[in-house]
Amino acid sequence: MQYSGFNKILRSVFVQTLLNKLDDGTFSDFFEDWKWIFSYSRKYTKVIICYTIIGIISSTLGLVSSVASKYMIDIITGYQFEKLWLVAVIMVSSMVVSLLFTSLVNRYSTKLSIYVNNDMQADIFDRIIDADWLSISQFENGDILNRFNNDVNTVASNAVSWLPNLIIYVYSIAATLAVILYYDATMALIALLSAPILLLSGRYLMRKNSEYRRKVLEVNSKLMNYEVETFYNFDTIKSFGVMEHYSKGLRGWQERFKQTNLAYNLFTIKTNIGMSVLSAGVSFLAFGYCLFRLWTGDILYGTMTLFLEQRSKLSNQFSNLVRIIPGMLNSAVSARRIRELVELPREVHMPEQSERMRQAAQHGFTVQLEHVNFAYIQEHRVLTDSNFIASPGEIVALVGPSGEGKTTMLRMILGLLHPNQGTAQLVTQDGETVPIHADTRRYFSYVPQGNTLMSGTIADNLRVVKEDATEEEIKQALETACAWEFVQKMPDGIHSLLGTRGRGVSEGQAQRISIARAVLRDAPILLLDEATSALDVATERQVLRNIMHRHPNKTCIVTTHRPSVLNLCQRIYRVIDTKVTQLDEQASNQMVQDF
Ligand SMILES: Nc1ncnc2c1ncn2[C@@H]1O[C@H](COP(=O)(O)OP(=O)(O)OP(=O)(O)O)[C@@H](O)[C@H]1O
Repeated sequence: MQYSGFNKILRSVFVQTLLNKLDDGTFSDFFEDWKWIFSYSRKYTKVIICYTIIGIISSTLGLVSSVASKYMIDIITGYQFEKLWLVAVIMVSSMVVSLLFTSLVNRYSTKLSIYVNNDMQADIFDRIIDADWLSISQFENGDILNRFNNDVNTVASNAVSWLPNLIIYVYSIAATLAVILYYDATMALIALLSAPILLLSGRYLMRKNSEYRRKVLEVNSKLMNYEVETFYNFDTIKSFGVMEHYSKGLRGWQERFKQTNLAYNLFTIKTNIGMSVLSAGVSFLAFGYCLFRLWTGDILYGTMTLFLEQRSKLSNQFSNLVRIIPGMLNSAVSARRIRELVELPREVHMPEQSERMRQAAQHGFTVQLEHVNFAYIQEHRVLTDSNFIASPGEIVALVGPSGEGKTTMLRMILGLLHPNQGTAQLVTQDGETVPIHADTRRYFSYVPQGNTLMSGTIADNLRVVKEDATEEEIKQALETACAWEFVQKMPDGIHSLLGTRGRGVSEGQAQRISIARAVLRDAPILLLDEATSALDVATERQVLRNIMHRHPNKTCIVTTHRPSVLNLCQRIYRVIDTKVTQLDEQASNQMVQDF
């Protein structure tokens, strides 16, 4: 009894060790990735089944045609002409139908991969846009672009066709083997000789392939990011005259890309050579065996032709099977890279509060931060025990040296970042408090630092925040932002075309169009992050006065390095040494003088 218990434990330990040895995570990771891919292709199940059936029929017809040709040879060599026509008709018609079906499979797989590509991209796009700000900002733009395009393309081109192809190839191999087995069991055994070697080397090859592929994609992402950044900063590069530096940089990345790609290519070549040698060895053995059987008179010419044809077919089907394996592995690597984006934490939505909040929005909101601590990176505090309040009808300023945390405060007010400790909330006129989150962002208009215009007309740029805005509404917003004067002088007025990042207007004009866009949104809270830095003092003050005069309920929060705005503000907060301190009147006046 005791012995049997011990034996059981020993056996289970042994089985577990064996399983661990067999799978170091390579297979389970692979299955996880493919499970994810199937979640996309699932809705095309019917088409996939149809595709598989067509493939199987086409392969069967190919086989029928081969068997028919065996009989044809036997008939001719045996001079039995009476069945010749029947066999010829079977042979030709099965070949034609098989060709037709192969073309159908090709058409289907292309269509499906486009559907899946579009589906996946649209879904990933929505996920990226809804991802938690801090998490997604860890990824470089070029890397996101590479995953979004190349990786999705790799997955989509295999997602739908892989399983049917696998079924079709395995079926074809099994059917071919069955035909061979029917005529000669030893021949079938010879054809199967390479299988154990392939199975044994499978895990190693899978892991290596995934490693190489991942490296290639990572370097490709870096290269892409370099290109994106270079084109984005075209003006800076040109004005510093550092084209050569960037040109050299590009070549450096290309060199790394070349090396990783070539290393991968070498691995692929070695694997192919190994497979081909194995397949050639089996082929020679089969050929020798056929000749021997023919010589001993056990088989006729027709059977020998059938064997040799099936052997070469088997080897083709085997290489087809082997060829879909890298595609399948590469898809798993790409799927993992896409999942890293898709599975990023998403923003927190609280839609149930929407209606109540919409009603409260008419009276404006107070923005309130209490005892807030925040760090982007642990142990590297940006805000400590910070308090802040801004109410409807007020302009409140955040000032302080560069890099002390003003933009971080705005990100927290917008709900892009969340306090590690403390609270960030909106307070309604009735005193109800609502924690700031992704959905409260609809009550904000934000003008970030830098040029945020996009290519399109001025009207297009404004309508980003209000699709159905009339020309009159656009004009009013431009007037409030002191932009109408120059826009109306442009040849096409609000329909004037701007290039990428607002090319075609000056920095100050671009800032005013951005402010007009924020005004058009007509949200109860307006955040201006150095948004008037390129304006002259008179225009800057006029813009702020217009906003507060035309929208008296607005809560306006500005960050600034300039004194001109400060004496329009009801309150000034200084951000310094991770602390946010409200300045009293004397300190505020002193600050205006010190600027
Ligand atoms: N995405 C980020 N990840 C990590 N650290 C960040 C990130 N953004 C900002 N920081 C750090 O947070 C600190 C505050 O940055 P923030 O942009 O809020 O400063 P700021 O006061 O707005 O500066 P400026 O006046 O120059 O715009 C800086 O030390 C900066 O390095």
